Amino acid sequence: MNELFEQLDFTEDPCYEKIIADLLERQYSIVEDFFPAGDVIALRHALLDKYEEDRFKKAAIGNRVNEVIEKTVRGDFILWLNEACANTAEELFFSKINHFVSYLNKTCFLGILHKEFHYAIYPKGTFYKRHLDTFQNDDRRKLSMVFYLNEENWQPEYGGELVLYKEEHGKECPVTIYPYPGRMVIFESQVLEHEVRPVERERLSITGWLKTS
Ligand SMILES: O=C(O)CCC(=O)C(=O)O
Ligand SMILES: [Fe+2]
Repeated sequence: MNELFEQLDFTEDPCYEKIIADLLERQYSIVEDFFPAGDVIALRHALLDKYEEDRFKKAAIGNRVNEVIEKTVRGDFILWLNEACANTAEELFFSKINHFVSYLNKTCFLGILHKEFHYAIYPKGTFYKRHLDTFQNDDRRKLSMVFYLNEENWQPEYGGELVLYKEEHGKECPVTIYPYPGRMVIFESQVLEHEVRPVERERLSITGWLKTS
């Protein structure tokens, strides 16, 4: 009986359905305005306030038990989000993410149990060389998500493109994605190598992972 009620409760979400179809077909999806413009601005301010309070640290490579700071690989600064002490903007962020994760778990049997997100700032001149979002000693990351928090007037000449290295019929086909505000990119962590091209302006984002354990 409970199961029946759950099914009746379920309403199909066209945006989430599009993401799922894209992931199945090409391992990535791009959504403009995953969050309303006002939420993007609030998250940008939250990020900048925390950056000014000096709470960010130089990003490392490897996971938390096995991390090395390597400027020739990545030059961004990060701060992990903490759902337990989220501000208003971050609460909105997590409530949407939780809704999305429960939708994925209901419809795709992905078994996402954990998530982790960090703010990121790439200062002028920095980049993140081509990599895969899984570590040698940890393959729990299933889906990578990036939310861009840049100003409205972000221009292509500012650089900072995310390049996804897709493979089609044994041939490499790079996909170039500009970090326009409100844009969300989601891709399969264990499949798609990617890089962040050098930036000419400070580049702001939230990056995170949906994990199976
Ligand atoms: O900011 C982006 O576009 C991607 C960042 C990234 O690849 C990472 O943090 O692992
Ligand atoms: Fe990455």
